[in-house]
Parts: sequence; structure tokens; C-alpha cells
Amino acid sequence: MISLNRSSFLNNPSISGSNIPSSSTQRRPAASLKVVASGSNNRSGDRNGSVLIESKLMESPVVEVEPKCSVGGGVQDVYGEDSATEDQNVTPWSLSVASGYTLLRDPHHNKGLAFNDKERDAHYLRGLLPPVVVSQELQVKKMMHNIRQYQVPLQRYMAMMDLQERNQRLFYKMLIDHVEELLPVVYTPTVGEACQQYGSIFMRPQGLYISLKEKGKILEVLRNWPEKNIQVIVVTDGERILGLGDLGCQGMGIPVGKLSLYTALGGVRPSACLPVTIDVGTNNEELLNDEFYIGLKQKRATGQEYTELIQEFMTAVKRNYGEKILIQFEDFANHNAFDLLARYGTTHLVFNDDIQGTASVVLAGLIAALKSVGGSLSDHTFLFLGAGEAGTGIAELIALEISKKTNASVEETRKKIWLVDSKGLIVNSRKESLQHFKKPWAHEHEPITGLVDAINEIKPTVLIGTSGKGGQFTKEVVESMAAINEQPIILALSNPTSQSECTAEQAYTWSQGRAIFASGSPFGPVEYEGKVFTPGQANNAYIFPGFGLGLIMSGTIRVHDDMLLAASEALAAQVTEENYDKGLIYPPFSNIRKISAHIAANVAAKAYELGLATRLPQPKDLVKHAESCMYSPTYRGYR
Ligand SMILES: NC(=O)C1=CN([C@@H]2O[C@H](COP(=O)(O)OP(=O)(O)OC[C@H]3O[C@@H](n4cnc5c(N)ncnc54)[C@H](OP(=O)(O)O)[C@@H]3O)[C@@H](O)[C@H]2O)C=CC1
Ligand SMILES: CC(=O)C(=O)O
Ligand SMILES: [Mg+2]
Repeated sequence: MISLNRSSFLNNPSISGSNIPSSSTQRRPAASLKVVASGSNNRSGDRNGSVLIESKLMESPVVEVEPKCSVGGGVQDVYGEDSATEDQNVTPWSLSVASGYTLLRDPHHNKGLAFNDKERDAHYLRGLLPPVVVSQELQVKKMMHNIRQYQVPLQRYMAMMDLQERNQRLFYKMLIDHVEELLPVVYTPTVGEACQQYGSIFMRPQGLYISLKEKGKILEVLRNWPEKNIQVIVVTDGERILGLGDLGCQGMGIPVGKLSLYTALGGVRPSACLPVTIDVGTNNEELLNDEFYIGLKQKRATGQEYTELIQEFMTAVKRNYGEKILIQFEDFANHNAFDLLARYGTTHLVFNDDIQGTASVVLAGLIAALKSVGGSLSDHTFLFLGAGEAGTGIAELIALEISKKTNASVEETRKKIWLVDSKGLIVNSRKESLQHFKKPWAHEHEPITGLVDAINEIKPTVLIGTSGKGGQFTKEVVESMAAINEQPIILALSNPTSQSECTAEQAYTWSQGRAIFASGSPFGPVEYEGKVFTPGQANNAYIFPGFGLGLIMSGTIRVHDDMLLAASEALAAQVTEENYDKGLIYPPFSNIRKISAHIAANVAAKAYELGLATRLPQPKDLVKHAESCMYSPTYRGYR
């Protein structure tokens, strides 16, 4: 069997065989020449791109190519490179003697040593693998052993990315089976470091890059992606990557990481996920001066140029994938994020993870925390450090929830929520100069600049850090919270770990073990005066995978705030007595698939109730339906 691998045919419009170079005329058995191609030549809708082209070749009994002249040593080679003169371009053929070789290099189908003997015979793998046949479970065990040998987190990240590129099912099986251990590797905090180092660690491109160079051609670019049935896109423009600022094109690590969670945590199949980075330049001088930087070396495009590129992208996405494609905006800077959400919220199925996903996860944690601290949400007073996407997004959802529960207007319920930005407490006297998303939070009060002063004045029961600046919850801050609350709720949401407003140890120690604490990036258990405290992780990763699954499985066409509330309720309901006893306000990630199914079911139920779901009839048991929709990474047997 002869197999020409997929790279061979990229950009080669003549695929019928007449253009295939060879050193000699070749006769082949009609059923044995397999050509695998992808990219712009294949519009068949087949995922691996082979079927259409293969069948075309099958129609032609013989592939005949005349040898031409040879250059560079006179060796006639099957790839045709030597038969071209030096000034002629060559097609990057890759020819191998067994289809099995291609199979082993196809991450979607590769099973490595888990191919059984029958499959090895049927798929021309004999001799390409050592003789042992192992189970997927043993492969997971071995890979976990290997990963644990790396002491440096970035090496673990690279090993996982390498696995994802080699054997997708094994990657997801590992991630699902060892989610608590591997989440910090493929996601925060390590993904932050990976983005910072992306230029140096970059080996193979992941995801789709759409830069200003692609203006006018975005639809074509989308069609270059080998998968056709995309259901969810996570897109960033790299301007606010975690709390690390503008990382430009290197932000690609974020959509890639988020989408691997869509699959592992939410069960959306990997081939339906498309990571996208929009590259409009970067204002990060270090990157602009870095010879290894992979993005456009220019200052960020703004204004009309930026808006037009995004508009073209949004139009192309809907045209290519239809009305029900979910577009998740991720890590845009706030001066674009709110506008994009408002602009496309009525025309597309869009969701901003930083504004909406974070709001939903925090509200869930607060609802759960009420079990320990007592009272209802409306009895509490909230103070935020950071008034951007995450801060105002959370604040708005809390206000909405209280409004729904108390029948008070949102304008009224906002009054117990206070925000501090880099200039101090947001108060009426600053209103004129505030960005639009901060204005609703400008309450009547004297200006206050220091956080401790704000705490002593406002007397919050809940303190939430969304500043993107590490170490802002100082000893004095935590002690002030502990002085006015028996059980202060302290959430340090900023990512990655280096940007966390305080550590778990600091929160527990400085509050003498009384704080209810959770953080955006994970911290290990802390022992304080003989008691072990397990901090929870308040991260939107709890929400977006299940939320997205709920939208997809119900064919929902628009996101509604009530769906965010539904997701919060579902998540809060998953916190058990055992979790509460440990001081947790979130269930452990080890149960995340079950949690995601409940979130998906609640979100879908709300979508049906609001008339926004299009998959009819509504399944009777939405939780079971969600579970049955989930992708399983277990290997499939091959005929
Ligand atoms: N745990 C989770 O699930 C999530 C965590 N995050 C994290 O939250 C952080 C913020 O994200 P996001 O809201 O999108 O970012 P934004 O840039 O939109 O907002 C940051 C806010 O913090 C304020 N700020 C910055 N420095 C200080 C300071 N020293 N004191 C007081 N306020 C300050 C800014 O003030 P000003 O407006 O004056 O500049 C701004 O209001 C990031 O680290 C991100 O990783 C985000 C989403 C989800
Ligand atoms: C978690 C997340 O989305 C962020 O830190 O931006
Ligand atoms: Mg984010």
C-alpha cells in the first residue's frame, strides 16, 4: 500500500494523479493506493480529508508520471524533488510505503502500542511498532509516570502538548482521569508561562491564526482548517492574557487550553473545537524586540482597522458554520471585550468567559458559601479590588440574582456592591471620567484610595480580587476583613498564581483560620494550628465547558443572562456536605464531568424555557441527555 500523506496535497489543485511526480511509471493495484489530503483541496466534509481524494484515485487505474531531468546528484527520487530543476518549485510530497505509517502519525486515530495484532495486520502496522500490545490504561499509567519525572511545570506542559499532537485520545483520557493533577499543567498557572515562552517553545502550530494579513480572506482561512463541523470557537486577540497583559499572538495557548477543557471537562468532541487567535499586532515592546516572536511585529491596530477585521471574522464564522456556532471571547482587553459582547450578543451565539463565565462561577461559590456563613445574598456587602471584565461582570450577576430573589430593582441591588480600581473606590464624584462599564457602580461616597480604608469604611462581608495584580491582599487587608467578620469570604481570583491577590496560606493564617477562601489558580491544602484547610478554585473552568455543552446540545441561538444564573445554581447544588466540612465552596474537579452535565442540563432547560433552543423536542431527562452527548476518549476498535 502506498500512502501520500496529507501535507502532500496542500495547495495543489491537481489531485487526480496526473501531477504526481515519480521516477518511473508506476502500476498499482486499484485498491491499494491511498492518498490522504487536507486543506483547501478537500471540501468533502470528511474529517481526515482522505475519502474524496482516495475515491478519485481509485477511479483511475494507473498513476503514470514521466521522469524528468534530475539535479543535485542525479539520484532519481520518488518525491520528485530531484526531477525538478533548481529554479522550479516542488510539491512537498511525502511518500511512505505503508498506510500504517500515516496512521501512526495521525493524532486523531493513532493508538500507539494499543493497536492489537488484528489491527496491525489490517492497517499495515506490522514492524512499525514493537511487538507488545498494551491497554490504554497502561499507556495512561506510563505517561503519568513520565510526566511526573519533569520537575519544571513548563516541561510537563510541553509533554502534554506533544501527546495531544501524537495521540489525541490518550491525551484526553489522561486529562479526564487525572484532571486535578493535570489541570494546572494544561491550564492556569502553567499555560500562562507557556504563552509567555510561546515563541521559544513553539514546535507545531496549533489552532488558527488570523492576522491583519488575512484581511479580506478570512472565509478562505477558515476553510483551510481541516475540520468542517465546528461547534465552538474560543477566540482571543491576546491583549489581556490572564493577568500577564498583552502577549499578542502568543496568546494562542489560551484558546488551545480552554478548548481542551471543553472536551475533557464538558465532553465536546475535539474535532468540533476551533482555537483562534486574531493577530492585530502587540504593544508589548519585549515581544516586538524578540527575534523569536511568532506574531505580527507591529503596534496593535485599533479603531476602524480593528473593528473591520473582527467584523469580517464574525461574518465569516457564521457563514461557514451557521447560526448555532458558539463563539467564546477570551482574554480580550476590557476596552474591546464589553463592546464586542454588546455588538454581537444580538446577532451571534457569543459568550464572554471573562465577564460572564467568571460571574457565574463566583455567584455559584457565593451561593454555596451562604450555607456556612448564613443569611441570603442580599444580607451581604461586597467589595471588589479590580473593576474590569471580571469585577464588573461578577458584580452585575450578583445584583441580578439579588434582584430576582428580592424583587428589588437592579439599580437598588447594586448599592451593596462596591468596586475599587487602580485609582481607588468608584464613587459618584469620579463618574464623568469612568469607563462605561464602571459607571453603574459609582455610588455616593467620599473618595477613598486605599483598600484597607475602603474595607474599614464599607465593611464588606465578601472581598473579591479581580485586579490582575499579585499580593494586593496584604496582611493588613486580610486582618481588616477578619476583624469585621466571623467568617470573611475572600476570593483571590487573579491568574496565574503569581498574580493572585494573596495565597491560600496567607488568607488562612492572617484570618486565624476563619476565612472562606478560594482562588483563580490552584493552591494546595494548608495546615493552620493543626487543622487542614483545602482551598477551592474559583475559576470559570467550572462553568464554560458545561455551559457550552448546554448551548450546543439544545441548539441554542443566543446567550441570555438567566442561563448564567441557571449555571450558577447547578454548580452550587453540586457542593456536598463533605465538601462544606472541608471549607470548600466548590466541588472537586475530579467530578467535573458530572458537574458539567448538570450545568449543561440547567442551561439547556433555561434555553428551552426562553424559546431560544432549536433542537426539538426537548429531551425528557436533560442530565442523561448531556451525559450521552459527551465525547469519550476510549479507543475505538478498527475494522
Ligand atoms: N478566576 C477566574 O476564573 C478568572 C480570573 N480572571 C483574572 O482576573 C484578573 C483581571 O481580569 P479582568 O477583569 O479581565 O482585567 P481588566 O483589565 O478588565 O480589569 C482589571 C481591573 O483591575 C484594576 N487594577 C489594576 N491594578 C490595580 C491595583 N493595584 N489596585 C486596584 N485595582 C487595580 C484595573 O483598574 P483600572 O481600571 O483603573 O485600570 C481594572 O479595573 C486577571 O488576572 C485574570 O486572570 C479573569 C477572568 C476569570
Ligand atoms: C480564567 C480566565 O479566564 C482568566 O484568568 O482570564
Ligand atoms: Mg480568560
